[in-house]
Amino acid sequence: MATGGVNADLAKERERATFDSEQLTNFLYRGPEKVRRKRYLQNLAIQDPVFKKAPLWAFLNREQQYATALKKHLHAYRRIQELGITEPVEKFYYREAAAPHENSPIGLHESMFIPTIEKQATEEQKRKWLPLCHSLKMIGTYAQTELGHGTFIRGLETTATYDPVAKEFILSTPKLTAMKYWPGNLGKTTNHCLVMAQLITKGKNHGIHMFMLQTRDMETHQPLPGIELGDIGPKFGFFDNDNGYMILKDVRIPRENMFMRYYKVLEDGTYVTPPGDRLNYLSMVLLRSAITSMIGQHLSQACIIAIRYSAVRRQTEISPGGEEAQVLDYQTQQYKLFPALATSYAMLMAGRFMYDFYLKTTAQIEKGDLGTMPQLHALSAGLKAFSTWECTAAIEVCRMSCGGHGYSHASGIPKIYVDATPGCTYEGENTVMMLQVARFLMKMYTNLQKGQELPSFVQYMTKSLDTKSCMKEEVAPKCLVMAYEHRASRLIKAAADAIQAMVMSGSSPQEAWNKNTVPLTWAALAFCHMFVVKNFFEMVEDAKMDGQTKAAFMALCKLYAVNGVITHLGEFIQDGYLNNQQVQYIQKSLLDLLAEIRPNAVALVDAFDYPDAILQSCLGRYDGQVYQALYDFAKSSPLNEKEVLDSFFDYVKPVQQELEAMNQPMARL
Ligand SMILES: CCCCCCCC/C=C\CCCCCCCC(=O)SCCNC(=O)CCNC(=O)[C@H](O)C(C)(C)COP(=O)(O)OP(=O)(O)OC[C@H]1O[C@@H](n2cnc3c(N)ncnc32)[C@H](O)[C@@H]1OP(=O)(O)O
Ligand SMILES: Cc1cc2nc3c(=O)[nH]c(=O)nc-3n(C[C@H](O)[C@H](O)[C@H](O)COP(=O)(O)OP(=O)(O)OC[C@H]3O[C@@H](n4cnc5c(N)ncnc54)[C@H](O)[C@@H]3O)c2cc1C
Repeated sequence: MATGGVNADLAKERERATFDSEQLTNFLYRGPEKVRRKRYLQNLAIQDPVFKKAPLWAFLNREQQYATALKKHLHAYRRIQELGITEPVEKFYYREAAAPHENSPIGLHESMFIPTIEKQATEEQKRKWLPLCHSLKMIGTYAQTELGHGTFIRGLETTATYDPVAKEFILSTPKLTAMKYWPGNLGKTTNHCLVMAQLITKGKNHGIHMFMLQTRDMETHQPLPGIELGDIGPKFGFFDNDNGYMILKDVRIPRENMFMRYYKVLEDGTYVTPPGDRLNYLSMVLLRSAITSMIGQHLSQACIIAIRYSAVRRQTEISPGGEEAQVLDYQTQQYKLFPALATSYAMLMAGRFMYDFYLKTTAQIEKGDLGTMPQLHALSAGLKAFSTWECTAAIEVCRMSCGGHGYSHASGIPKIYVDATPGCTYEGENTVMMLQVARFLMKMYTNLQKGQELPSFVQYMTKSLDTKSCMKEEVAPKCLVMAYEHRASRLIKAAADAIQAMVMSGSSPQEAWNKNTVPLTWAALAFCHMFVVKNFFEMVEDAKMDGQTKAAFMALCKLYAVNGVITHLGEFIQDGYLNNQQVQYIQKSLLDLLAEIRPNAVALVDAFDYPDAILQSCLGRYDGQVYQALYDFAKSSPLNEKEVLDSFFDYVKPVQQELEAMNQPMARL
């Protein structure tokens, strides 16, 4: 254990902050009462001997990692019920502290399987399945992706053919590429799954629908007849999860196992059409809506680690013979870390908006009003893609900003990165999601041309593009937001014009679309970026906090906006919207903001309020005793258990002896 109190540099950082980090913590977690409750729940988990005694994941092999993850998450599941914790966010706090570095092997059971039953099953199905789910008799997952298709859902090859005589569906994966491949926890943990399959009845294919399939015996846990199951092997991250494969050979399930709240097959095989399209895509929309917050949290952890460490780390004397500087004092280090920090706050705010919007919209959908589904789809797909791209890139910047120690698992950042980056792929590959956003935007642009009213968040498209920026030396939030709106509108128009021009000269709409997907993704990205910037400003302006805290928060918000302009400068100046002088104002503002944020950097990461037990990072410790912690980590490496390893005698010695014999003068003759 590291000793010696709080590192002097870190203590000084906390003293010199211009605001009280607790104020920002209260804002982030929606009030002091909720912060107290969060800390209480986290402490309960941290003090629990089952979680405390568990070995550090980095020193375990994959089977041990899986077993540890299972043990911790099942204990947490039981404790959550015993403690009567019912609020999803409170469950999340408890689980996060209980198993901070173990991905849950029952995660999809809780985040997709149960919510899908709740939203897509009939009352009778819910009565039958939900109690079994809550007692973990049924443990399920979401089996959609196949070996041959993940993105193109309509192209999935698993079939569910209705047999009206037996009143059963026959589930089948008729060829190699049809096998389910990737679903989380399908390989070993679960005994049920929700299968997405092409529904065929009366000889007609009605497209993708959902079916409940039992995969394993509920007592022996053996796979059921006709079902071959397994783990897909080690991956880039998520080591402790058994993403699985599944082959189905004419497996029969009762008619009642089709999810029939919206879509129905009657006993005689008649297909009853649903009230709205794409309703069975809603489980994906739920997770997409939650990912922006989740990825913002991943990045916030990486920022805590990198910024605390940069305050403690000293390297290179600035003037000859002088003291070595804290690396956080280098402007270049600030330029790496402060935009990353601003990004994490921006995404937490975007995630807050997104999840609230999801709750509001799905409440309307539940009442049968499907009018806002296209907006929900576009925003959830866009923010999911934009936030995962931005945050994973920033996590990697945080890692490299820690120099060599960032490469060690002792830092905690590599693990954060490998668990965060599949967010760019799962729940809809990011480019594909951006193209869905583009599809929505092109539709809005066409509506605009027809003089129709647009939803509020795209109304800026109605403004003239024939304007110049209002940016002055004092870079004002209003002018920054307008610059983002202008860039998005211009890129949307450019993509739409290019498509229209091709269609006018004889191309089919599909061909014109396919020849413009790159500019379409530029437009979609600019739209999402604008949305995040605008939302960030609005949330900071509305935040109830004291003036100093708000000023510190606003500096971050401005930095996020200013840095985005500089990173994508070409798109902001291409049509002369910003002139040379204005660009210089923005560049100067960037440097001023780095200096303004510098004294508050540590307080801004303290505000995220992650206890050391969750971070599990030698570099990100609250007390800054990083060197002792790194030494302790090295000492605990299993490779150090024996002073001399067996492999020395097995491999080094024999080769040394052979080489020695070969190099004897006699041997060379
Ligand atoms: C606070 C924190 C809490 C955290 C809690 C979390 C717990 C964590 C636990 C663990 C973490 C790890 C978990 C990992 C989990 C991973 C799980 C999976 O990966 S499950 C597989 C996902 N697979 C995809 O997402 C496929 C992507 N593909 C698609 O979605 C579709 O194929 C798509 C959208 C690309 C195309 O769909 P088309 O072919 O049916 O549609 P088109 O022809 O393009 O469009 C037709 C119309 O449908 C609309 N549309 C498409 N999707 C829609 C939707 N979802 N909603 C509404 N409309 C939609 C479109 O906008 C379009 O509308 P118009 O015709 O233009 O009006
Ligand atoms: C950790 C992890 C967990 C997962 N968990 C689950 C799960 O629980 N359940 C489940 O069902 N699935 C799961 N998946 C699968 C995941 O949802 C898919 O991998 C994802 O949807 C992407 O599909 P794909 O693999 O077919 O990619 P592909 O579509 O093959 O992507 C390959 C490339 O092709 C491009 N591309 C594809 N189509 C288009 C297009 N129309 N236009 C332009 N470019 C295109 C993509 O942009 C990408 O660059 C998981 C995956 C991972 C990595």
